[in-house]
Amino acid sequence: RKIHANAEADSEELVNPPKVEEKIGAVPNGLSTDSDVAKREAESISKRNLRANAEKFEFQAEVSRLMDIIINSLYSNKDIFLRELISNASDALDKIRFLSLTDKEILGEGDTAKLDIQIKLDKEKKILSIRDRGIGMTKDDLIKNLGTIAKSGTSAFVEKMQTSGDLNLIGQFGVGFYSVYLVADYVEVISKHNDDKQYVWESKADGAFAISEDVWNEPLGRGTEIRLHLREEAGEYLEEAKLKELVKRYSEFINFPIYLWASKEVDVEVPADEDESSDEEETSDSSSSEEEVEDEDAEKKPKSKTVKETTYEWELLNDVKAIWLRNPKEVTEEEYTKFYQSLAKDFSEEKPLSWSHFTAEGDVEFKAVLFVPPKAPQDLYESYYNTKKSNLKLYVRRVFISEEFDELLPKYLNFLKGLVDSDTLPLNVSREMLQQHSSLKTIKKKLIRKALDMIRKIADEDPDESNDKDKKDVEKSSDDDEKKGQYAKFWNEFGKSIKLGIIEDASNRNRLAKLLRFESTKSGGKLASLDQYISRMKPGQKDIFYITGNSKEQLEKSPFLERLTKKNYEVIFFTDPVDEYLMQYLMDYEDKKFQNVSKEGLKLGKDSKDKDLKESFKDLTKWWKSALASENVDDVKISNRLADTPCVVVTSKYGWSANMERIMQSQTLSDASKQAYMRGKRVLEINPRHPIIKELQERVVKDSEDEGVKKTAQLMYQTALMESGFLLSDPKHFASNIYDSVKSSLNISPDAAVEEEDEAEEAEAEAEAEAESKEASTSKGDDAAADADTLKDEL
Ligand SMILES: Nc1ncnc2c1ncn2[C@@H]1O[C@H](COP(=O)(O)OP(=O)(O)OP(=O)(O)O)[C@@H](O)[C@H]1O
Repeated sequence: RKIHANAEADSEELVNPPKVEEKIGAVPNGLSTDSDVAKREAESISKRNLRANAEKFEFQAEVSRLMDIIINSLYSNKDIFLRELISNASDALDKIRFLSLTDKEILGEGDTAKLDIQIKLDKEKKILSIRDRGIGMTKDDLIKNLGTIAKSGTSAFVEKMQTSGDLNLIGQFGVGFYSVYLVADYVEVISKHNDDKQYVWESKADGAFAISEDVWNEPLGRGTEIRLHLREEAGEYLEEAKLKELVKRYSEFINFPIYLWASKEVDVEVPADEDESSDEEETSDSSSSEEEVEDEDAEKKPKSKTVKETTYEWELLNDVKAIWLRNPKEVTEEEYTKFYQSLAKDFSEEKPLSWSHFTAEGDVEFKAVLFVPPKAPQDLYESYYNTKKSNLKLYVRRVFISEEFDELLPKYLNFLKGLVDSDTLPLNVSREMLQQHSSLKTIKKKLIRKALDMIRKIADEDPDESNDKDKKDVEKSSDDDEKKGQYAKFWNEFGKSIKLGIIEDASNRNRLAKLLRFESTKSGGKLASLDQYISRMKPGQKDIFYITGNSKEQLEKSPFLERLTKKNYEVIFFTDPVDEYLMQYLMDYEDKKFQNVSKEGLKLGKDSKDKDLKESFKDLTKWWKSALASENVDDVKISNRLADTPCVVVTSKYGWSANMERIMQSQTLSDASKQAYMRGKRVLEINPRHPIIKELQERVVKDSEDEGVKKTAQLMYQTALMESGFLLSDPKHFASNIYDSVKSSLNISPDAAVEEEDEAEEAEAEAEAEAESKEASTSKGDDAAADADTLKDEL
């Protein structure tokens, strides 16, 4: 919101304009060498108020809170502001360089066309300034970018800071600029965009900022200069040595030259000062004859002397050779880690889990560096299908093009960070044209391969992962410890992405399936892979068995596992809702089919008794099927998966499992009519060795019309439904069946009725309550009368 100008008129600056000598004295710092700088700067401000004639604005509330947090922060690593400013400057330079690809004019001429970053110090006025010749900001940009439009990261960052977050991560939230208030109490942003005049943004982080057209500073040509009026305690940032060290540290991977306006002591010959010599002459009158001789000598010498003088010049602080152009063998682990940090703006302590630096040759040439971050961002899956952004930066012949290029990697690999620099793509076309370029398909294909190889490498190098028998006396290396447990870590953070990949990327399904991890009946609390599963399969076992459900603990008790576990078959536990979808796409692996053990079609080798059993229970199965006709039960069969449980309900192969039904029912927007359609047909499977089943069979043979048997059969079915993971559609009906059964076990007659309440007594109680409430309302209406009544009662 705009506040009207002049609300806080600044009289101070007019009453007390800065002294002209001061301005000139400040010239060596190089902020400006213009002779009329003093006049222009007279319009400058005092440190206490913003410019009087500026348009004033309030910060958006979240931004204001963020600034409060920063300005009051006790965070000790204040250096990070410089990293954020350099990074912003570099982004701005990238933008103008990109635009210049299709419009050469845009860069301008002379110094304006130089794409660099310049840092200057003014010790006297305690100003640190960082200037770039990037794209600059229009007045509108200044208003929007620096204060009024809160980015989504703002509140996320504020929230994080309140729960003891790390200020170091500020850049990740897209609010890095505000870190300037760690060291400054007043900041000016002077900016010139090609489409607008030069403007100054200024703020003291006190809830408001001001913008004015800049008619007093040196024209920037194009770009932005950030002037930090440093706080008293931030004096160290006026030391050249400190800045050199910081710039070196933070600009290692900045692809534009960074200069510091650095001082240098030089010896210069100057004419000997005449005043000085005449002084000497005056004093020489009273001096000894020896001195007189010396003086005579001096007169013979040329009238000049050598003095130390401080000069200033631009000193280049960084080496702009891009890391990805170097030979991977020459890049150290530490350099990769630092490169990852600057690329991902992730300055946490943790190292990336893995990286891959390679050159692709052939029809399409490119270099790339890919990283697996140590942690997934919190919102990785929140808007999975709506966000386009991939985290790969695209460069074409060293020129940064974009970081929002969705054609580079499929969505499921969006968690990777890195960059691609291609020599094959054309430079002078628009982003849209580039997006259509045929080489992109090849680049994408190669990137996916490399990315999956890199992920596999985490597993291959993790000592926890290897099957002991596969491990052929590999020497334990010193980084074994470092690599230990890394794949489990990867899986915890990004496992869902691999599953989404299996669903979405048919051409890499097998490669992705290799990366899949799960717990199983035999994994002993660790993660297992499909290859491990296959290596443990029983002779003659054809299928890979799995079960889906809510949690491993619940699944371990599932009746569907009874016989499988008894016979020592391994069953995979899939407990993530996405697993249900996953298994609709993952049909087989290494020629083995997947079999959900709660679905039809489970084969555990031939049992010679099967046929006989089927025959001997024919009466019961037939009878039961017709008794359940109204229950959407397709069939009643003899089970091969039960040991101790009398019966279970399995679903047809292609319909939803019980777990999927539950997931779908819990989705707010699910369509009930579709649910009915997708719900699998149910089959009741009975355990022919179970005494209840045997008894039921006998009773049915004796009297198929027996009401008691019918009821018991229904209760059995309902119980089996529940145990098999289904939600009961009519829990009331189930409960009343149970109570009937309880009655019979307690020898209570099935007709025994619930005792009625005494109606006369109830009527009396009601009348009493009514009278009481009337009394209460009269007492409210006439307090005095009520008081009198009470008094009477008491007397
Ligand atoms: N030197 C600059 N030149 C041009 N625009 C800038 C400059 N510095 C900041 N901006 C603009 O201000 C915006 C806000 O900057 P800020 O540092 O808070 O976030 P960001 O740069 O988007 O995110 P991050 O800090 O993660 O890079 C930027 O997006 C950019 O549009």
